[in-house]
Formats: sequence, structure tokens, C-alpha cells
Amino acid sequence: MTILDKIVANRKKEVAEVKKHVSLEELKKQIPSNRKGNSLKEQLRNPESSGIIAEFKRKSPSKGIINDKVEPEVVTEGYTAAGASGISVLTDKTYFGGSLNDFAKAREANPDTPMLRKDFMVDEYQIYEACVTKADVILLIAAVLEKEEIEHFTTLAHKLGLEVLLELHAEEELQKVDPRVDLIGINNRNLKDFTVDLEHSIRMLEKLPAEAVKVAESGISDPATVDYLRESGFHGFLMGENFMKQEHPAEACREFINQLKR
Ligand SMILES: O=C(O)c1ccccc1NCC(=O)[C@H](O)[C@H](O)COP(=O)(O)O
Repeated sequence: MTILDKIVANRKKEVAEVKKHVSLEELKKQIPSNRKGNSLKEQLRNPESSGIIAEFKRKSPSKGIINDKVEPEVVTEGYTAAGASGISVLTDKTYFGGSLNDFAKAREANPDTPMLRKDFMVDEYQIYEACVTKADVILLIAAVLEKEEIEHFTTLAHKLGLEVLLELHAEEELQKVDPRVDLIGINNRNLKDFTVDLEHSIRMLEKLPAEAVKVAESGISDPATVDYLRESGFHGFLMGENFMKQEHPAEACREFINQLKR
């Protein structure tokens, strides 16, 4: 069983447990009315944008504890002030130490910044949760979903006013791309064995639809890499550990963005 299989199996159990306390019908009653979300897709298409999607990530299966001394509202408010184009907050508790509560705190501190609920979406219940917590974007991971599930979750997300970031790793996942997804991410980290290969993004790039808004994910730690990926055709750059491992993640984010060519 790979780590990804374990995370997904655990998430399915956790969602089933949460539903016992708050049913889907009850959750639907909490959907905010007339909320105008923040579009990550539009933000990344803006050539003035830094393209950085800065992540709040307490720990990870590959690195263990990254930072357990910082608060989501403080860090993410700093990310926005530093010039991040979007914010990602991990909401998986078991493997990443995150929660919807972290997300809600970050949301409150960043009302106008596009925010991604970063989780392992295995049930439509989680998409309603994302909506209730005022996320702007959800992540769908092709490696753990069937093509039909991606289509169904995309339809639901759009109905609820959420954008979809579809994450790919392997070439064979390309046949799962639904043309309606808003953003396509290429994860440089092999989620089965944790190896990181930045050239992976570049190799996958030419296989993606030309008009797609493209995001390179994981293992980025150098402004020159972002410049190179941008020149190659990427619009967004998802970065977690490089900022979170610092005592002051938002300051690290500011310094990083200041070093980008644009
Ligand atoms: O980060 C991990 O160890 C990991 C392991 C298994 C599944 C997912 C994992 N990470 C989720 C992510 O996609 C990253 O948090 C995100 O791309 C940022 O990556 P990084 O900049 O390397 O922290």
C-alpha cells in the first residue's frame, strides 16, 4: 500500500465518521448565500501576478513536523501582504496536521485572496465542506479518482461556485483531464515514493492543453526555478515547505517573491 493509498483510505473513514455528526442535508443548510469567491484562475492569468500559491503546511508524510509554532491566520495574512497570488491550506489532520478550522481562520484573515482547500477529496461531502468554509478552489488528485468522479466533482464544485485544480503526476492520467477544470497542476513529487523531480513539470507541460492555466507543485525552493518554470509556460507555483520550515514563513515568502524576475 502506498502512502497515497493510506491517506485516501483514512480520509474515507474520517468522512464517514464526520457525516454521523453532521449529515449532508444539515451541511447543505450552511452554504453561504450569494458569496462572490476570488478566482485563482484569473489571478494567475494576470501577468503582474507573482504566481506564488503559498501553503500553510504544519507537517507532511515526507518531512514529518515542518513547523508547529505558527498560526494560520498570522502566516497567511503575511503571505497575502508578501504578494502571494493565492493561499493553500492543508485540511487533512492525520497526515498533515491541518483542519477546516485552520482554513476558516486563514479565510477570515484573507477575505480577498484566492484560497485553495488542499485535501484528498474522495466524497462530495468534502466539496460541500469547502463551500461552507468559503474556499475558492478545491484540489482533485487524478491518481486517486476515476475519470467519472473527476467529472462529477467538477460539476458539483462549479455549481457551488468553486474552481477546480486538477493535479496530475503520471502521463497516463492525462486521459482523465476534464476540459472544464479551471487549473491543471503538475505535482513534481511522486506521491508514491516522495521523490521530487522539477523537470517532471517541464516534460508534462507540452502534453497539456495549450489554453490551460498551469500550476507547478512541490519541491520548489529557488526563485530561479520559478523564473524558469514561468518562462516555460507555467502560471502558478505551489510552495509549502520552503516557507513553512522558516521561523517566519511570511517573511521568507516576501524575500522569495522579491527575488523573482517579472
Ligand atoms: O508533502 C508531502 O509529503 C506529501 C505526501 C503525500 C501526498 C501529498 C503530499 N504533499 C501535498 C502537496 O502537494 C504539497 O504540500 C504541495 O505541493 C507543496 O509542496 P512543497 O512545496 O514541497 O511543500
